[in-house]
Amino acid sequence: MKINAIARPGGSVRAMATDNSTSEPVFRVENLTKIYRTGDVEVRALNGVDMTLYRGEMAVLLGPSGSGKSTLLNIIGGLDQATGGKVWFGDTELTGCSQRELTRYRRDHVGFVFQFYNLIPSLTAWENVALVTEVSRHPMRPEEALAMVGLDHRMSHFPAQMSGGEQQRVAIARAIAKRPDVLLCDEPTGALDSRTGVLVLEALSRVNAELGTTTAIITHNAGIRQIAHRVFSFLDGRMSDCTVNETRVDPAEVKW
Ligand SMILES: Nc1ncnc2c1ncn2[C@@H]1O[C@H](COP(=O)(O)OP(=O)(O)OP(=O)(O)O)[C@@H](O)[C@H]1O
Repeated sequence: MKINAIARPGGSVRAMATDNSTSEPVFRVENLTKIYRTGDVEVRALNGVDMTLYRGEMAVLLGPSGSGKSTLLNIIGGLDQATGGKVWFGDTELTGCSQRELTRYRRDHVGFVFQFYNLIPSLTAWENVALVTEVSRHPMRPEEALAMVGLDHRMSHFPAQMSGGEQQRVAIARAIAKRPDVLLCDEPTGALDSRTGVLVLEALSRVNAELGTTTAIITHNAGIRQIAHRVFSFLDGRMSDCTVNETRVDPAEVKW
């Protein structure tokens, strides 16, 4: 798969600076199941999911509340363990890894972005990012990561001095500063209005296009589907549909 154009509604199409989506699998998920047990109560969160994510692609995951999207992201991100089935990251079978191996996998390969930014209030934007770069193997400089998300002019600001969208972009800078292979985003615009959320989507698109970071975004905003290479829909713990966007919409045009 190689999709090189990004379309604006109304027909104009502009080429993205770089589009690194490839046909090389980065994640392979086979018959994945997850059952949560609380006392006598069993919840089947994933009920036999098969999917492949390709290196460099941007995927959007849609589906009603409780359909299993976060559970899937947590398992491929090494935060949670499957009940059954297999997940490979490249040649590594994550479902066969120990907790210690999963910790190393997360540290070296995965960036996470959540709905709430989890920044440290007493540290500046630069310092929040530097916390990660100090313990990473091949990090970018904090100012480089902040520039990628358009915040080079806010490096000395504290979280309380920034808008929600700016704080989320600091969280993205923190996630990408270690140059992860994959960026897993669970409702990254969930707490933001569309004007602010668009800036967050632009930052994610730029990281995907320029660094080639495989990016998966869970969202409830169906409009966001248009920025993806592929859209996965979930229902009742299964992947119910997968569509390819032949043309992609510029994040600036997305509204909700
Ligand atoms: N730690 C847990 N313990 C028990 N049940 C859980 C746990 N985490 C998730 N579940 C249940 O698993 C099912 C799938 O949850 P999941 O969070 O993956 O769905 P989701 O599609 O991401 O939903 P949302 O869009 O609301 O975040 C739900 O029924 C949920 O209540």
